[in-house]
Amino acid sequence: PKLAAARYGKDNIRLYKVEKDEATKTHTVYEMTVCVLLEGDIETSYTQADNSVIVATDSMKNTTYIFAKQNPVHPPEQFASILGTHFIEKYKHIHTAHISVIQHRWTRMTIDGKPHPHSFFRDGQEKRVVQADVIEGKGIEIRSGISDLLVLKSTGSEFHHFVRDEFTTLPDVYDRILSTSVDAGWKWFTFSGLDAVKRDVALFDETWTKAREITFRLFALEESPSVQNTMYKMSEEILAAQPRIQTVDYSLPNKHYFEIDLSWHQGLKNTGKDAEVYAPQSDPNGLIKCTVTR
Ligand SMILES: O=c1[nH]c(=O)c2nn[nH]c2[nH]1
Repeated sequence: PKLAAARYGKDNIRLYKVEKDEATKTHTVYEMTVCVLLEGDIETSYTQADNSVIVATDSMKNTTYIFAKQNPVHPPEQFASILGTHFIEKYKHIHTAHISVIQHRWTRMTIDGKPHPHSFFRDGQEKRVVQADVIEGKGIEIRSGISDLLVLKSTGSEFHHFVRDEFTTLPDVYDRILSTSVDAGWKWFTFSGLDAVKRDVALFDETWTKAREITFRLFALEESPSVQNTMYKMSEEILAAQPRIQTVDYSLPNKHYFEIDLSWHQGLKNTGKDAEVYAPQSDPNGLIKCTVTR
């Protein structure tokens, strides 16, 4: 037998960082979960119990905190690139660093109509996610994204004229609830290295904001004929908004809400156009995926 692939590191490195503006006494906080996975000339640690090639995962955790202290942690694309570049530069036998950053939301409170200098709340489980692969001799491949953004519309969604055969019971519907939890991502053209990422640092927040706005806007405004078509249109708009993006991907669960027929109770109308009370379904769910490229 031989080792076909190997990467190792520390997952679920949770870190928080506060930036204090001395002049305005305003704090900005960031909270994230980092995963570091390294690849390189590490085969003998698996095959020969040769630990001399192992950078301990504990050391990776230490390094992550030190670099968070010594560098900006926002945007996550830049922090992931800084961290990954360190690992392949510091250790000559390490050739690829896979860095994942999941940024959690701390939204500033507004108190008496004013943004509060140091108070925040978790407005949803939505995350901003980044995967940066720093590859020696190649550059930095970055996928930015949004995950766990739960949305629902109470109308403006249809689904009809699909395959109807001896396996089909689903009726055509012209007015349905649409709910999904958005996992969206956009892959950048490869950056030549850390300097290139730093040069373009402003693009990351700008593109995340645009991608999030496009997702909300099309979700709300489209008379959606299917999840498939709406997610494709979102992808097209994100590609059009940022020429530095190579591909866009969406993975959308269709979180179903079933009508409840109450007609057995005194003829109560609660289906079709009279439907108001529904049963939200935790499972099964549709799952619609796409990747769109130039
Ligand atoms: O938008 C939808 N796409 C589908 O493929 C599907 N299948 N059942 N319901 C569906 N809704």
